[in-house]
Amino acid sequence: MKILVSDKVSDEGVEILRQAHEVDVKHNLTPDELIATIPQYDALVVRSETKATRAVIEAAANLKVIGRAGVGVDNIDIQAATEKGIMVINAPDGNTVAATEHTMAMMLALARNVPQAYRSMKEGKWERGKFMGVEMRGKTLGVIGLGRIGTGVAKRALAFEMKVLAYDPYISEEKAEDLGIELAELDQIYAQADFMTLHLPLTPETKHLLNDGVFAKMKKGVRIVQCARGGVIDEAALVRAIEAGIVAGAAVDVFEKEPVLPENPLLKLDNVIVTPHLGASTKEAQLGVAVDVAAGVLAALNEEPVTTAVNMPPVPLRVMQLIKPYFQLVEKMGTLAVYLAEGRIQSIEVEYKGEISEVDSKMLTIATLKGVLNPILQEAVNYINAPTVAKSRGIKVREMKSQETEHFANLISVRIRTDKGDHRVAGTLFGEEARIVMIDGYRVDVTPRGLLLIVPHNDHPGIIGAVGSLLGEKKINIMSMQVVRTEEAGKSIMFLEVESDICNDSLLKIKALNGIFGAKLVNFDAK
Ligand SMILES: NC(=O)c1ccc[n+]([C@@H]2O[C@H](COP(=O)([O-])OP(=O)(O)OC[C@H]3O[C@@H](n4cnc5c(N)ncnc54)[C@H](O)[C@@H]3O)[C@@H](O)[C@H]2O)c1
Ligand SMILES: O=C(O)CC[C@@H](O)C(=O)O
Repeated sequence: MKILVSDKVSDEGVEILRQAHEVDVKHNLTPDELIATIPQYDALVVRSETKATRAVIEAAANLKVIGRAGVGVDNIDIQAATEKGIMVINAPDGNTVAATEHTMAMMLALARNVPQAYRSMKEGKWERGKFMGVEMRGKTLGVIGLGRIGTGVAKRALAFEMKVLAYDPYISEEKAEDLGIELAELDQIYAQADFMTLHLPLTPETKHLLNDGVFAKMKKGVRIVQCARGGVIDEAALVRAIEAGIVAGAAVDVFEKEPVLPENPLLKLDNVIVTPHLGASTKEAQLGVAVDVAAGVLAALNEEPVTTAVNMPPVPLRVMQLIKPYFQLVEKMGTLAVYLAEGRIQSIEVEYKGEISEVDSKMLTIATLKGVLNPILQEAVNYINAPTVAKSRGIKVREMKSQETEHFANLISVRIRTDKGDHRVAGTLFGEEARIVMIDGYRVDVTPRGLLLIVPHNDHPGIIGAVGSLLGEKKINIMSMQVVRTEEAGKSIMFLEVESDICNDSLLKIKALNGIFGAKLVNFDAK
């Protein structure tokens, strides 16, 4: 497969990708060049410079994954990617320390006028009186967004003997208590903070969070550090708040428009110190995010679930480790169920019994949908678009759980209901190996791989032989066979694992044999 790396990503990450696939590194493509080149690629790896817009994504005929070497994914149109079934992954952990330390560097530099004093000395001056600073000790720091970086900054601020107030609507009181800080409402932070630092993503909700109205509520003389995302602060309003003397200074690493144009008014203010989006720019961070994103892209291209996918339900690593061995099983059960079904699909129920019922199984249900929908649709259905595709076709999806099981420690069953009836397939793992153990109420032991021929028939001598002979004539090898008696008197069903494909003509001949009610060939490996 072909991968395009369109921003500067550490060589180590590129090398990991190269060991498995063909990789082109092309920096500084214009939007039109990117649109023209993207159709040939299966994966795109970016940092923050490349804009993966809807136009780029719509032109990307073969793209399966976009990897972001870093945290923020605001340069990628996630909605467009999701609609197209393209997985978007990021590398959220690798640059946390770098961004945290940069925030501290900016806060200290802001408090002590380090950049201004540096510039003055480089100009040959000795202006000791001009650069009087303030201490951080004893001051109140408002942290807005208490995720990875916000937490890192809060911990370090405590070491500087600051009082830390944090606002994050998605964080528990316990977490704040464990850190030794206080959760507060935004207005309390605006009223009390001497320093304020932002560590939240840019979303429609957070755009221009700091605006004219909010600056008006702030404690006079506040100093603001912005190492999160351009756009969370209304830059024009920040300029006005500085000019009005509300904000004593700002340290800004990220901007509404990057690269920053020389005429940006923030650059003209002496009490605004700036860096060109350097938060993640350490050797360690760039190595970390490049290696992480490369691993994620390779997993995505192998159709394996990825913990850092941002357009799939978030699955913690611990849960992922528990459910990972079941992905193949549920997908193949979904495929078998849809082969068995006739008529319009109305609903799909996935039931988890035993220990597996205790973990978050959303992703397994999505994998089941993928298995059901892929054999029947032209479009490729994957972990990203499976729920949307099911919804758009009016298929209801239900998950059920129970801790009790009879014969197996874990049992997952998939029931597919159509307007012509319903079918149920159940499976489990024998060690790490997926096994289907029940089909429509009949106990079987089927390894879901390759081709499975299912033939319901009259329980009379000679029928199994007739099927065997017909397959033999067509040089189709039978690898294993199971015959199960159905509840209906005198009826049985045979399951044959066959080595090669059976053409329609031969299937019709099997169906036409005396005493046979049907013949279905399930291809577990299709698509
Ligand atoms: N300057 C840089 O180079 C650089 C480097 C890394 C990360 N970043 C940016 O820093 C920010 C934080 O990164 P992170 O890794 O800590 O992310 P994170 O996801 O760990 O934390 C973000 C936090 O923001 C909180 N949040 C979301 N909406 C909020 C709202 N409306 N109000 C308050 N809190 C809200 C979330 O609950 C979460 O705890 C991101 O915007 C990221 O893109 C910048
Ligand atoms: O790629 C970069 O240097 C910026 C990364 C940073 O802003 C992020 O969101 O991870």
